[in-house]
Order: sequence, then structure tokens, then C-alpha cells
Amino acid sequence: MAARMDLDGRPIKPMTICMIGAGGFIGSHLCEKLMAETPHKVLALDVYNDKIKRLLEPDSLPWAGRIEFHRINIKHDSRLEGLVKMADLTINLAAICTPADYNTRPLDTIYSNFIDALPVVKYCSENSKRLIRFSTCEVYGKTIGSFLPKDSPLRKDPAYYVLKEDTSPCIFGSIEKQRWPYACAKQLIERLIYAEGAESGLDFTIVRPFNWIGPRMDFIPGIDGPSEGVPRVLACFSNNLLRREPLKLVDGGQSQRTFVYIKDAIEAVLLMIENPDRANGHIFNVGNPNNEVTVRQLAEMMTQVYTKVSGEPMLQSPSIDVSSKEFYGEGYDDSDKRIPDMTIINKQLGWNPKTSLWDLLESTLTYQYRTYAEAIKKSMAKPTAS
Ligand SMILES: NC(=O)c1ccc[n+]([C@@H]2O[C@H](COP(=O)([O-])OP(=O)(O)OC[C@H]3O[C@@H](n4cnc5c(N)ncnc54)[C@H](O)[C@@H]3O)[C@@H](O)[C@H]2O)c1
Ligand SMILES: O=c1ccn([C@@H]2O[C@H](COP(=O)(O)OP(=O)(O)O[C@H]3OC[C@](O)(CO)[C@H]3O)[C@@H](O)[C@H]2O)c(=O)[nH]1
Repeated sequence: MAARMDLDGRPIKPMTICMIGAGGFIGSHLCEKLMAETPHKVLALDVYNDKIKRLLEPDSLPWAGRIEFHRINIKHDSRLEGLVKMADLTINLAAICTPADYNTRPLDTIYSNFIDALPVVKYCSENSKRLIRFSTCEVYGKTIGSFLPKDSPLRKDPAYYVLKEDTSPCIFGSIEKQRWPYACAKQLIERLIYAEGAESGLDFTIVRPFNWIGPRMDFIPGIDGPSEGVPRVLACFSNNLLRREPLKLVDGGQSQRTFVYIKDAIEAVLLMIENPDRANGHIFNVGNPNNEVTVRQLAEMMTQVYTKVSGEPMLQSPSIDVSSKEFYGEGYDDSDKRIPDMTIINKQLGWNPKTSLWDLLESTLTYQYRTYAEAIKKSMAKPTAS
């Protein structure tokens, strides 16, 4: 492998990375990238490894010896400190991060996103180890514009909706709205890390992903996850399409999101890993401001793309409206609109997303169809117990 250079033309030394949550959606793509394109070593920590199994077996793989899986629940495992100490850099991805859990398991959500993350910050700080912490775009909550009257011309002014790391406020709903414990826990751990940086000199980078999507995201209920489970929107809509059911639009599907292809986003994370001088002390939005749609438009586009990749005809009624109470239960609330400002990541790391929403949906839904269509057909053909 040719020597890798950083953005300032210096050779990059091979490093050991302790990656917590390596078995999840983002972790699996990051491990794949690090194994295929870099000389770095990964200590991969998670309670599951299904999504990275391909990288772990067999021993003849070109990167064998550079990735080690440790089945660890960071809530209670004394091996964690030793693994942080062995590494040059710790990346913490571990979290409960599906909205269906926030209002139904708020305590688990707070523990997972704040309490369980505390020892990781402490071990990094005490041992002078660099930390990359995965936060979320959800720390911004709702836009300022959403509080303006519906017909206010200011709603069209980007100052009222574009989300900037260093100036936008974090606006959450009331305590009864249990959508927000996740965002609030993520915000508090960001503040703690920032304070460790200021008071104890911790070298940190905080990543705020804006709806990264692609293959291996979440699960398909009843196939590789619980039948009653509710994953994030990409997997919910994929499941509906694969089962030939209408896509469910929560509260009319009026909320807006910007979606970025996982492979583009992973490029940004690799730049952070390999350019510590440019990434330390920063909070980065990582998203694609050009890929904005309402959830209703996302459903329409996914239906069209799925029809193309599967060759199956479109349903007569491809979507239905459901209330958030019916879909998520009491206490659900939503972010209205999420457009990332890209100034900081652009200036520090020169990163820009490349893939259009249509193209990323085409490659992702091709993967979903190839991976799940047969299994779903078989499971739907099975007689159900009466
Ligand atoms: N995917 C996105 O668009 C997105 C958006 C915003 C924020 N994030 C953040 O990025 C991170 C990764 O997200 P993801 O989409 O890959 O989610 P994911 O659920 O696929 O991955 C999280 C992984 O953490 C592991 N984990 C959770 N608790 C653990 C524990 N106690 N011990 C060990 N492992 C544990 C899980 O088993 C899972 O494999 C999360 O912190 C999430 O909040 C992701
Ligand atoms: O079947 C469905 C499922 C969802 N929706 C609506 O889609 C919007 C997006 O939902 P989702 O992808 O589940 O998650 P969010 O974008 O709301 O939140 C995530 O953003 C980042 C992260 O931190 C981690 O991924 C997480 O909190 C939403 O409006 C749903 O109501 C639907 O209509 N139908």
C-alpha cells in the first residue's frame, strides 16, 4: 500500500483505533473503508458483529490481523479502559438512535447516549487519547423558522432554518414530548466533551450526522430484526416496498430531511481520522444540503426507484397517512427541517458530498432487493398460526 498523505502533504502514520459501536450501520462502513484503503488497525467493540462478519473471516483476508472484534457491552465491562489505552484514537458510535425508542424507552435512551458515554470520555481524557464522538443533527431540534407564522416571508430566509455548528441554538419540545431525551443527552455529552477540551486539554472531534443512509442501515422487521420493531425511515419504507404494502407517512410526511450517502459521509470521517490538526476541537455537520425532500417526496422517489430495480409494478395506492401517535405512540414530536451549513467542514477538511438522492436510493434499494426479497417472499408464503 502506498504511503498515505494528509491534507498538508505529510505522511500518515498507521494508528490503532478503538471503535465502539463498530458492528452498527456506520461502524460497519467505517471498518470496511479502513480495512480496504488504510493501514490502520481497528479494535472493533460491539455487542453484535453480524454487519462486519465479512471483514472478520476467514483469516486469509488481506487485512487479517488488522481488525479484532471484542464482544463488549460498554455499560459494564472492565476491559474498556484497557482497550482505550491500547489505541491512539477512540471513536464512539454506540447509541440507541432510532426515534421509535426515544419516547417508548426514554431511560434507556438517556443512559445509552449520556451515562454510558461518560467513562469513554473519562478514559480518553485521563490517558491523553484523542476522541471522535458521534453526536447527531438532532441536537439542533426544531428550526427557528418553525415558530414563525405559517405565512411569514422570513420562513424562506436561510437565516431561519440553515443549521450552523457555532451559531444555531438547540430547540427542543417540552419535557412531556419524549422525542427529545435523545437529543438532550447527545447535547449534554457534547457540552461535557467540549468542557474537557477547554479545561483538561482533551483532543476531540464531534460529528453531527445528518441522515446518513445506505446498505446495512437498521433491519427489516421479521427478517433480521424483531417483527414489531420500528427502524428508521429508510428501512421502514424498504420493508413496505418489499412486502408490497403502502408506505406510512407520519403526520402527512411534511417534515423535511436532507439525506447523504453513507459512502460520501465515511470519506468525511476518514479525513477527520487522518487530519487531527485540522479536526481537533471542531464540531462538524456532515450531510448533503442538496438532497432535501419532504418525507412524502422521499416515499414517492423510493417507490419509483424500487419499481425500476425490482421490475415489480407500482401499487395503486403507494402510501397512506398515519398519525404520529398511532405510529410512534404518545410523546412523539419531530424536527421540521434539517439543512446543514457546510462552511466549517469545507474550510477545515475540504469535504463535499457527491451523490444525488436518486443515485444513492438506486444503489441502496438494489442492495435491499438483492438481500431481502427472497427471504420476505418465503416468510410471507408461510401459513400464519391462527
Ligand atoms: N445514521 C445516521 O444517520 C445517524 C444520524 C445521527 C446520529 N447518528 C449517530 O451515529 C452513531 C452510529 O449510528 P448508526 O446509524 O450506525 O446506528 P446503529 O444502531 O447501527 O449502531 C450503533 C451500534 O452501537 C452498538 N451499541 C449500542 N450500545 C452499546 C453498548 N452499550 N455497548 C457496545 N455496543 C453498543 C449497537 O449494537 C450498534 O451496533 C450513533 O451514535 C448515532 O446516534 C447516526
Ligand atoms: O415509516 C415511517 C418512518 C418514519 N417516518 C418519518 O420520517 C422522518 C425521518 O424518520 P427517521 O429516519 O426514523 O429519523 P429522524 O430523521 O426523525 O431522526 C434520526 O435523525 C438522526 C438520528 O439522530 C439518528 O439516525 C435520528 O434521531 C420522520 O419525520 C418520521 O416521522 C415516516 O413518515 N414513516
